[in-house]
Amino acid sequence: MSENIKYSVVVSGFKGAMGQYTVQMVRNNPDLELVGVYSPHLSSTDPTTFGLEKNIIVANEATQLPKADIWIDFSVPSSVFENVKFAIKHGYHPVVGTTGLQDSQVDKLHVLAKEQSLGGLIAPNFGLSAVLLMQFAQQAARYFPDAEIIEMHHQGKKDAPSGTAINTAKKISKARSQKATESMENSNAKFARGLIVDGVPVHAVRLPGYVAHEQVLFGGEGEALTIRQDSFDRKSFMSGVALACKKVTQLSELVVGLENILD
Ligand SMILES: NC(=O)C1=CN([C@@H]2O[C@H](COP(=O)(O)OP(=O)(O)OC[C@H]3O[C@@H](n4cnc5c(N)ncnc54)[C@H](OP(=O)(O)O)[C@@H]3O)[C@@H](O)[C@H]2O)C=CC1
Ligand SMILES: O=C(O)C1=N[C@H](C(=O)O)C[C@H](O)C1
Repeated sequence: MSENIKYSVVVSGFKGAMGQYTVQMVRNNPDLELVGVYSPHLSSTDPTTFGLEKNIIVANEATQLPKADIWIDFSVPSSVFENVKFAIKHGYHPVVGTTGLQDSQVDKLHVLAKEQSLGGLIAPNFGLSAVLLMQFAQQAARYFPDAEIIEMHHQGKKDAPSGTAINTAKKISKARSQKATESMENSNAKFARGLIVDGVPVHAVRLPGYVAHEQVLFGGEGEALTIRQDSFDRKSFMSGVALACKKVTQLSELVVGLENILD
């Protein structure tokens, strides 16, 4: 990135677990400038209340945010679609980590961004270990059609299963050349066998002490393969978010998955 170009950034969901890390990352990144933060349920919009400089706009309505190059979203699954729609319509390049977008919603956002030739990124996971896990799982699924996913997260996680697990299941389903041995659609033990996502059982664990972890188990004739990734700290997501901020302004459409912008 050129020394003189600084991208202005707003952070949506700034008070949350990921929002707080993101605000710090942006403030410490010489290529980025934090100009605004957004969260709808605020008792104060005084930036000093949140340890922010006085020139940073704290908004409890998106329309109060200043214009900026980039909109980073770590909000909640129920709001992410409206937030990203707002961002694209107002010319912010979206960098979206929030889970919960339906495929049809992603398609709508893609069309909206394309109409404006606006680049953006939606990443189910900004951690390199998770991105690699998904790629390795896709590779393994060609030879091991029988797979199950166990995702493990902190107790504060609002959604289940995780966005990463859903994405992994979709990739496995697409990559496997044979059907799984057990037809999941006919499973009687519905709940104990997990949520079936594209024919792949996904099990969600919520425990104190955990941050974000995923394991994919493949079983074959007399052998098994396990692929696992662990995010022990939310710092693990920040280099991916920083990279996305650097790349989205050079894109002319909305892409899904960090792997699409990795060098
Ligand atoms: N892609 C990735 O790599 C990662 C993605 N995630 C995802 O990011 C999202 C956020 O995670 P996390 O930070 O742990 O969650 P938190 O619940 O800690 O934070 C969410 C924040 O969003 C705020 N919020 C509520 N409504 C809105 C809205 N309409 N617009 C903007 N902000 C809003 C909440 O405020 P209030 O509480 O006042 O309502 C809260 O402060 C989740 O979907 C999670 O799965 C998490 C980690 C990594
Ligand atoms: O809520 C989280 O913490 C995480 N959410 C994302 C997901 O649902 O996949 C990414 C990561 O697993 C952490």
